[in-house]
Amino acid sequence: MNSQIFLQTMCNRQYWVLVIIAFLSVMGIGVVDCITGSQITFALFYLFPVVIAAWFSNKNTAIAISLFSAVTWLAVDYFLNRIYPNLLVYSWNYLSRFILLIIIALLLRALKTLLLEKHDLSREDPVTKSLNFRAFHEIAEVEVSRAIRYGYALSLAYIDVDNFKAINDTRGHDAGNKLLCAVVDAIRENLRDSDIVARVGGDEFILLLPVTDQASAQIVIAKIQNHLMSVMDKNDWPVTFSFGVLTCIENIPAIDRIIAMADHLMYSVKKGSKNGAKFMTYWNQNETDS
Ligand SMILES: Nc1nc2c(ncn2[C@@H]2O[C@H](COP(=O)(O)OP(=O)(O)OP(=O)(O)O)[C@@H](O)[C@H]2O)c(=O)[nH]1
Repeated sequence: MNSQIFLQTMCNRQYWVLVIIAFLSVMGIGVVDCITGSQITFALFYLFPVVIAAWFSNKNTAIAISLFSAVTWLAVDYFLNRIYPNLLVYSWNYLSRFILLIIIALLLRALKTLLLEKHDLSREDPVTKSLNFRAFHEIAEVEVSRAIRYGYALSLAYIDVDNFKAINDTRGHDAGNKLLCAVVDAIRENLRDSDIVARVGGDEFILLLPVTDQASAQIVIAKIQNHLMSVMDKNDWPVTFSFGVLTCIENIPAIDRIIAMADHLMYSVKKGSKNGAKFMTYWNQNETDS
């Protein structure tokens, strides 16, 4: 887990700790500013809690911290005998500082939103809105480590749409895209929340089924096959599906090898009569067909 994800996770879990730290920081900066006297200013340091609040909490908290910082800043002025001639000057000083902090906080939040959107887009298949291969790979690596650590079985299915090209050729690219989206929807309807689906090629998909042995994988895949075929029939799409399903129990290999083996299984279905599923269990360095 990199430091950014760690900090984000910590902040999600401990929102109130973060808010308290931000408020205490503002007070701390105010106290230090008072102690060091009017010649040395710590005013710029108010940016620190504002930036932390803006980045790691929400907009309202960032506004509250900015407001509190501006008040503290003004109180320090007063304490250090930086007396302003009238209320108008006080108001101007207060408002200009508050607005400056708010602008920085809001700009940071906007930057964060943009970065998150960009990050999400880089992990998403633009056509079906499912995960792309890169995102799948990242998550699957973690699931493989978890399966190894806790001794869980894990299944991975490689799916290819049979005769998909004919849909593009006869009904157009948009119809082909609609079919791909329907495939993802149909698969998702039969998965648990912990399962993952990704589009990894033109008409190719991968499913990862954590904590799933071969018997359970066969049940899930049968459900998906039935559902997919009923959706295809309903839309009069003359395609079928080839599945290669690998279950790993012990000595689970790296995710790339699991994917390659499932792809190989799928390919052997393709080379046969298509429209079917081939299952294999990878166990203790032996591979058992079924
Ligand atoms: N509509 C659409 N088509 C795509 C997209 N990406 C790739 N394709 C098309 O998907 C097709 C996939 O080719 P194949 O897998 O060889 O076609 P197929 O007819 O399914 O062949 P088999 O798998 O052997 O049954 C190609 O025609 C690509 O142009 C996409 O994003 N949208």
